[in-house]
Amino acid sequence: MSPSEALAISPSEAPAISFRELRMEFRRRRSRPLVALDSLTLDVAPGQVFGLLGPNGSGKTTSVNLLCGLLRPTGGTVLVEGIDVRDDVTAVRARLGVVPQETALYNDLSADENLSFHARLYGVARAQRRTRINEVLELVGLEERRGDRVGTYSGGMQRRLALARALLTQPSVVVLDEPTLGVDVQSRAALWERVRRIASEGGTVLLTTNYMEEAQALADNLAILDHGALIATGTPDQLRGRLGKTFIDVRCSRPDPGLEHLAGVTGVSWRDGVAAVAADGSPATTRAILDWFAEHDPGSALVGVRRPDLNDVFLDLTGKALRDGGES
Ligand SMILES: Nc1ncnc2c1ncn2[C@@H]1O[C@H](COP(=O)(O)OP(=O)(O)OP(=O)(O)O)[C@@H](O)[C@H]1O
Repeated sequence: MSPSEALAISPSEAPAISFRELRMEFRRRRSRPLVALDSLTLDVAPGQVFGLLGPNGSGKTTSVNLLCGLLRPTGGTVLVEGIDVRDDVTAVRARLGVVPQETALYNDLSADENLSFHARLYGVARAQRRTRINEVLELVGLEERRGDRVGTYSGGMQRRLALARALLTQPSVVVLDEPTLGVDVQSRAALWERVRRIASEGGTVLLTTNYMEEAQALADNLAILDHGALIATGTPDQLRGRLGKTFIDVRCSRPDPGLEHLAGVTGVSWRDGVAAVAADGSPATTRAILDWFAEHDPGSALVGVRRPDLNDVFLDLTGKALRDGGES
């Protein structure tokens, strides 16, 4: 081992982000405080894309605001690369690049002007500014539109510019709050590609989303939140694997509990007239399930056989779908 290697602090020593027993209560008039986060504990390892997945109001943005020091927790601790946000918010912010839900760009300025302003504000050395701006514009594919007023950009282009702005200061941890909310399919694909690239080059990405496709496509590891509580963590495949290997969707009357006791069946959930039967994936089990429906519910019809997705996981854990699991 060379001396420099011996001295180097391995990035794996401290998690990129640690939430420890994090709690956030918001005071309300004439009612009890609202608990937006309840005892959230999780670690994000460096160099990975970590997804915080949950429905509207589950506490994702609150976590991001606590991470950036925009909110003070009611309890618990947030650490970024081992630094407690409460001890040194400036050092934490120097490590973070944040893309908030509201992009907060200056619409009357061009992309170039927005980035120059941000670079000056965040102390990017004058000699490096032009190079950094060129690099980040290239990274998000906006070089050709760099001189255009941002007000003329599509929603997806504005998100890409907000990402470019977050990357200007070369942060080691990039935080994206619902990066593709309301973004067209093309820009979404472009953003996904950039997120993957950040992680492949050693950066850490914390991404909040309520799109299970996004979490499935991007996240190396996931935390699923519901009503401010952590309800599951793992890789997307681990989480999907908890439900069995296949889902057999059958349009039918509500199945009676006997179905759950068939050999090879690991669970049955019901939604919108379709029973999703989780099973071990063997052809014999699939046949037995179809025979069961033929016998017990002759009017039933097979919709399809598929792998469980994260929506199924959420449904299994909470009894509701991600999409309608929100505050209302
Ligand atoms: N400043 C605040 N004052 C009072 N309540 C708040 C405040 N900020 C958030 N909340 C509440 O805290 C809960 C969590 O909100 P949060 O914005 O973190 O959820 P979210 O998962 O990010 O939702 P979305 O997907 O809609 O952005 C919600 O019930 C929200 O209404």
